[in-house]
Amino acid sequence: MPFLEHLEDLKLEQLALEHIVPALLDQGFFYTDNFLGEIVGHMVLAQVKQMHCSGVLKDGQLAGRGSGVSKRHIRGDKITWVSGTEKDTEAINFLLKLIDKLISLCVGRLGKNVIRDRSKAMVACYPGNGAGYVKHVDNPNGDGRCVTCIYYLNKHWNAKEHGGVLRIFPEGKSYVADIEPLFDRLLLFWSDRRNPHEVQPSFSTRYAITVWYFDSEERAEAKRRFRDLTAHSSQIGSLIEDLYNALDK
Ligand SMILES: Cn1c(O)c(C(=O)NCC(=O)O)c(=O)c2ccccc21
Ligand SMILES: [Mn+2]
Repeated sequence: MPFLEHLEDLKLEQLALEHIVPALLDQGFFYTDNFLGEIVGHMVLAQVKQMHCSGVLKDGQLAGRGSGVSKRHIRGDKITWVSGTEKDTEAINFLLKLIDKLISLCVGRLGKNVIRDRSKAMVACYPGNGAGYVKHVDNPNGDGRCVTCIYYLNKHWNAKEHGGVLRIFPEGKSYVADIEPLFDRLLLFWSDRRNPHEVQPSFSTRYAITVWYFDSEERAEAKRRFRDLTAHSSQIGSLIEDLYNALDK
């Protein structure tokens, strides 16, 4: 293996074992800066901007503003999902592969969690009109998501002026964690109720790429529950149909 690649792998292993694992086990979240470096970071940013300009990002949630009848709806986040194999997403794919490698170096050391696969990547943009994302838990009910991983892409971000801070409220802790969505910053945190979080109102365009890593056991269980639910609801559907038919007689 070429020397530089070997060096990269050593750095990644060090980041995983000496920083990410201890921080996740102790605080429940961890972020690092300069993850890809200026050049590759810019390539990812360029591809995300390209997606934004070409209208690929679809309106996410409606961010209601004000109350009562004059409920003026400001457009909230815009998102799209990429697997990284689409046209003009090579740099995003490189990022995803690197994060996959980083997570695979942590596996076996994250307690009982066995992580084998992940979601597609969610590319998100807050338009900078004051929209944010209300306080929530990513995975409150055991849908299988174990670790949330967010890569931020915002150059010269100044929270005082632009807002857009991610505030995590670590469960059972007396402090909150305010994380600025800075360019080339990678953040990881447990997706479950340990980490309620909010995106504060953003006053400049705010880009991020998120992937969720699944705990294979919890994911399999969640799929089983979903299959039962859909089977059950189809039974209810046919029962209602029988009732209607009986009433029609
Ligand atoms: C756009 N956006 C999000 O930004 C966050 C989120 O927690 N973001 C944290 C952040 O960007 O710092 C989400 O968790 C989320 C979940 C479903 C759909 C869209 C979503
Ligand atoms: Mn979230």
